[in-house]
Amino acid sequence: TFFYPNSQTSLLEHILVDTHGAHSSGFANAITPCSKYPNYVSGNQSMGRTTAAQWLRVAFHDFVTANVAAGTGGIDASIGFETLREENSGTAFNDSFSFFRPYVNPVISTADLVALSVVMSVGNCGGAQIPFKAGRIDATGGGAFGVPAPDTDLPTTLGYFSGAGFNQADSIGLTACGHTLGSVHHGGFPTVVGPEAVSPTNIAGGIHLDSTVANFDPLVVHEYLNGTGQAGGPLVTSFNVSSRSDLRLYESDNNATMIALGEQGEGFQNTCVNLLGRMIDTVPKGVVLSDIVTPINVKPINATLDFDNQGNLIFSGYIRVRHPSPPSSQGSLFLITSSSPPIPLTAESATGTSIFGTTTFYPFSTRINDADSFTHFTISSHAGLHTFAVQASAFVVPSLTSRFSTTTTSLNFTIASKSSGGPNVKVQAPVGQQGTLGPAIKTFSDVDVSTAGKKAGYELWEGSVDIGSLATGALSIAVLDERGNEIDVGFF
Ligand code: HEM
Repeated sequence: TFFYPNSQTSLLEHILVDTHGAHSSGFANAITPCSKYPNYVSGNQSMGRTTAAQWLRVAFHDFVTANVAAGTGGIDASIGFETLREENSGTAFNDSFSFFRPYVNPVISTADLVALSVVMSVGNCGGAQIPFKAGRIDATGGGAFGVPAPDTDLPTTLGYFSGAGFNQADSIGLTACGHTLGSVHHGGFPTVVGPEAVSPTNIAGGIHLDSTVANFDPLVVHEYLNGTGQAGGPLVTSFNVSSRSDLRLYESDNNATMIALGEQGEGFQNTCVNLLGRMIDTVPKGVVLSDIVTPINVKPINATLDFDNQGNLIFSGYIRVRHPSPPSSQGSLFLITSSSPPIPLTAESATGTSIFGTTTFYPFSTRINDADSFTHFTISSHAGLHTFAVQASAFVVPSLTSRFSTTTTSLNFTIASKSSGGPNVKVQAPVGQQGTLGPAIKTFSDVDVSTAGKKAGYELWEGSVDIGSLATGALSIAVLDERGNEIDVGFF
């Protein structure tokens, strides 16, 4: 399968952009509507919890134990190993990781999903778009302690933030940005919220942090300053004075930062983009983040070589076209390869929708007569020509590759290769691990292959890998060149 610009960016862009309608990834279902709390291990909608808010809090707890001077911690999914700690009270961590789990694969780390979930809960719930970069690496164990709790004193709280690179004003701003979504719950925080908050439709006893619990907006700041609505929420108003951590933090500079945030009006959104962006991009030393993952306008999806029943080489997939606003007509699209005259493509009637606009999907399938001259293909649309390079010297054959699970998961695969000698095959799989719901990635290098005949000028090679446990998400299989670079990769 050919990915543009690469498999990691392409698959994460899919989660970010294909949120609703045709070909959606399903990731945004958990936060649609933004007040939603889907059926999790920890209950359902009547719990009084909200997933969008949980995602934001999970990322904060993962981040705030960073020591930026030492280059340790930050967004690395270590929070998954730390859920039994007093400072990580609540169901948010395991709820979120069990939802993220099937999306994790060899190119999508749990830590990238922790970051992306912030971008999506903010961007899809009324906030502005936080730039998302990929490439976070998952920790293999728990990290440092140091998450502020409602009864943590002010110097200690500011010390935790400062270790993570946030000064006093940043810390106040980040907390106000976080506390515009969600609630404080009696279940988990009985010393902040009393039992009177519990009801049949609010089983966990959540009291909202502002009057628009599912809206990422500046209201928390205004309600705090004016004493209206939720008046800043339970961490300001708690019956228990020692639990008023937001009040202590907001007052620590005589409310100067909160007043300034209030005066920003809708500018609050940009402040939060900056602060939350810094939060999710705080990563351990050595982690290199990608360029910003932006919505792609003309995107090949599942662009794959395969053989048909007659042994012909077939190139198929979809072209996704994004329209920032709904298009008046679908427009015509042509696929151009060296094997045939331009082929007109017809859009599927079902479209996708997201905060980035409308997406239209054009399926294609065409025979490639001469693999050696198949070095690129071009999509012609009203917006011009888009050319995509391909590498057809070797590929994973989808129709001859499949996974199956009994007590363990196996992948039976076939590789087609133009070069003599067996291909260099690497299989990777996400598997469960002790101590966290975040999967680990298991790698099998130099996998054994044996010859399996010829098709359309390619040598076929087959093999099988038993990963030794159940895969939690997609496996990847890559064909590598002599230098270890990927020629082709498939996900199964
Ligand atoms: C002094 C710093 C902070 C303290 C002491 C604190 C404490 C808390 C507590 C006790 C809760 C209730 C959790 C529950 O009942 O499930 C909560 C909720 C929340 N916090 Fe914070 N927090 C702080 C800063 C932040 C920051 C910086 C963010 C994000 C940038 C954030 C995001 C959230 C969110 C979104 C919720 C709602 C969670 C939900 O509804 O499930 N918090 N916080």
